[in-house]
Amino acid sequence: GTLQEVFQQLYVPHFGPKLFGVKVFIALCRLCPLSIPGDVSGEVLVDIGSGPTLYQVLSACEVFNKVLLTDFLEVNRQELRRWLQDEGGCNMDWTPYLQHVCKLEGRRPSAWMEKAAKLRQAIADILPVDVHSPQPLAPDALPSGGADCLVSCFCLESVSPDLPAFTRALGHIGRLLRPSGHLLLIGALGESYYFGGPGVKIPVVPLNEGQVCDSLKESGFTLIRHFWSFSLEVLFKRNAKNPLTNFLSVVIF
Ligand SMILES: C[S@@+](CC[C@H](N)C(=O)[O-])C[C@H]1O[C@@H](n2cnc3c(N)ncnc32)[C@H](O)[C@@H]1O
Repeated sequence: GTLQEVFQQLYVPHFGPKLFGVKVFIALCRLCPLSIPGDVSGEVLVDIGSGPTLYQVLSACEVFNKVLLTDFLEVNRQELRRWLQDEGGCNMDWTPYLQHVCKLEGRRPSAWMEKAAKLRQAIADILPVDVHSPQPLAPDALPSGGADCLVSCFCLESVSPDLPAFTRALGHIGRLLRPSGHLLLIGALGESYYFGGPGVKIPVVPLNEGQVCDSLKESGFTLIRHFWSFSLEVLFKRNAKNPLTNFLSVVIF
């Protein structure tokens, strides 16, 4: 089908059609004053606020040897553990996502099982995290130098009561990164709430582009590449033509 159809097929089971109205931002940043583009690679990648989802690390496991998943809620960590242990009982079926990501990476769709195995091998741990704490992870969770890369999707704005808290949270997660490490931050703009389940309204701090930029700067990050304010449909179409790495394009899913 069209890219749009593929996108809907894959995205709707995860977020529901409501997200199509939401503007998102994607910011690739580096923790240093220089903005020279460089490889997003290394040994350890940490996903901050994974929720119960895996879409955001399906390509990362091809680039990083160790992937750490994190969430504040035990119920979400439990769901991730169920997938990791591969003994059934998961609420989400990641097969279509794995197949789609294989296609994006130029593999045959049937390679999805190898990718699932690779990801299971790469996931080194599933840890509690609190972005409001100056030390979001347990002190011994990371190698002494810090992580090479952080990914965080739709987390900071949805757990921060206001802009100062969002900025502080960015600063806290920045401490988990090694100097010159990368942060791939994905989030919603202008969103004031979302539904976490039927009738469960979760407040979100509504952000604009300028505020995200200022918060990143204040927290020591330099923007390298970004998409601002695209609806997911437009973002998806643009991205299909954009020579960004698979790492970035896949993470959108
Ligand atoms: C909107 S969900 C995003 C989940 C996932 N990254 C995704 O893209 O679907 C926000 C996540 O933040 C987690 N969270 C809540 N409070 C948090 C905190 N203080 N620190 C870190 N994560 C938190 C929630 O449990 C939830 O899984």
